[in-house]
Amino acid sequence: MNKIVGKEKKLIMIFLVLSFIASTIEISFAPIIQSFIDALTNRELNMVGLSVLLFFLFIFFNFLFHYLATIIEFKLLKRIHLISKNQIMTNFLRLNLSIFRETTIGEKINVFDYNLEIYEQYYLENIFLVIQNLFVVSISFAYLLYLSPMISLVLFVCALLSFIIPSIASKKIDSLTEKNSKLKSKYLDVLKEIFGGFEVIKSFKVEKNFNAKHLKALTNLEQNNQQLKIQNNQFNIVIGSTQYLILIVCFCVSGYLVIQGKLSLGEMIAISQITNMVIQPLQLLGGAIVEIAGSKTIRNDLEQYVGTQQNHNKAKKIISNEFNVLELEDVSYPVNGAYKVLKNINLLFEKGKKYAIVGYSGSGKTTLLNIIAQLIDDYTGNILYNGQKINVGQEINYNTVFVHQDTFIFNENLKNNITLLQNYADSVVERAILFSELEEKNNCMGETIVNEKGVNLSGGERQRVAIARAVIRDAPIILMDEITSALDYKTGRQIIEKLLLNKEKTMIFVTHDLRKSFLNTMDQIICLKNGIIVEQGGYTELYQKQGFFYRLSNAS
Ligand SMILES: Nc1ncnc2c1ncn2[C@@H]1O[C@H](COP(=O)(O)OP(=O)(O)OP(=O)(O)O)[C@@H](O)[C@H]1O
Repeated sequence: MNKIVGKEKKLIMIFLVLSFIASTIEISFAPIIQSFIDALTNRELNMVGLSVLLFFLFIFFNFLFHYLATIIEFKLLKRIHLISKNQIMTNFLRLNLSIFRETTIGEKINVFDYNLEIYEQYYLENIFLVIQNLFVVSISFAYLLYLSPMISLVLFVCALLSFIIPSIASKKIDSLTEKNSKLKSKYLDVLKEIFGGFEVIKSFKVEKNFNAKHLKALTNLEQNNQQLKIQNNQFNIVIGSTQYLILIVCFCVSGYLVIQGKLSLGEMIAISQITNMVIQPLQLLGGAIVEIAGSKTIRNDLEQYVGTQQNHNKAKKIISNEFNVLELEDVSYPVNGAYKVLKNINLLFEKGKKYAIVGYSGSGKTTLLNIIAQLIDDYTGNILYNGQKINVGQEINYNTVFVHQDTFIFNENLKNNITLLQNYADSVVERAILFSELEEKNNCMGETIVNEKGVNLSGGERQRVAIARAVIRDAPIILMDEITSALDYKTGRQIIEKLLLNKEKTMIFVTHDLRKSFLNTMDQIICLKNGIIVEQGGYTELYQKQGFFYRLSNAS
């Protein structure tokens, strides 16, 4: 975040200059009052007139420079807000699947919502406030030192109080804001769960249970929120009370000096005016320091999203679409320490060939596709594309398309759901629509946004959208995870037949469809059991072997 703020040097400089001028003008009110009262006391009418003119000039310039400083402050806040959110989203989109899945959706949304809000409100806005008020306090002190060194010393000692209290308070505020962020993430997760699982909740008539879950999450959040507000308020009241102490002490000392004849009445009023000018900023500074220090954990957390992850996840370059062979050498996927979802996988995928990966549920088929698609890269072993080693974390990708088991539909029209907001010629989109047998649906939906206003797609239609997404893209390797599970037999068969007509593309199907008519068209069947390749070969060869594949086929 600091880097983002640092890039705005020009605006920050303008803000500093404007703030300095605005503060100097603010302080000038005291000497004008002093000259006005002294002129009245000495009956110098010319000076009285000049002081009145200075009052009006003060009002005008005070307004002008504070206004300009505020405009620049808002401009800076807007830019930092835009750049940081954009940077965080860029970094999220660069994450691989494993890291992305380490946090919940609620936690991720909360980074943009509560955490950035705290960063801006507790940190950035307070930094501006500190800058402006430090100017006012320092200039006031300098002027006070000129008027009365003794009072400025008294004021300085008292002012230290305003800095001691925040340092005690900030730890408590920090832990409360951090807890608030966690509770807000949990609350967002519950909201996401309820809205995402609405159909399930309604079908099983468990509205009351989820209402209770929502209320519990909300109550926890609100309780902590209230505690945070009370704590903040308490510290502000304490800081406010110390300001009265400062005022009283300064009044007593300056009154004593007037009695002693060491100060004129005009000087005493100017001093009390300056003291007032110091007290208010000191109070604001105290509150600001509590909030700045109280947002430390959240700021460190944000830094992770803006900075560190960015370095780990640089934008990847896609290497040439010229494809001959993809090799997996001794690939394993360890999760939870010793447990491996995939164990020592050695495979060779050649240009234009068709492969089927089969096995019982949970045997690691989808994980294998995820690794081939480079969606997860925390595996061990090697992947070689045309003989070139694709190291984990390397900044290159090869081109694949992946038709997932579950199809996510975006809030866009049908065509945009296929193109995924990329530019394609109309004819290319039409071809993909025809291929996936969606023309009728497309004709009746037109520009309608798919997911809104209750216009939903059936499971089979979603699956066909996913197929259209794959065929529209020019990738040499197509990965397909159970692509016909939601389609009727005839449609599924037609689509598979059309896919297999393409002799250029390498296709890898994960499938539970063990029918001979389909598997016989595959160049190779790969059998996975508990993350291990137990058999591989052509249909007839494997069937006649009467091993794992034979038992799997006959069990289905
Ligand atoms: N990151 C992970 N952490 C822990 N377990 C994981 C992780 N990824 C996958 N698994 C587990 O690995 C196993 C294999 O999952 P995978 O989705 O690859 O199976 P599958 O063969 O595709 O199953 P299905 O046919 O039911 O879709 C599952 O038990 C899954 O819970």
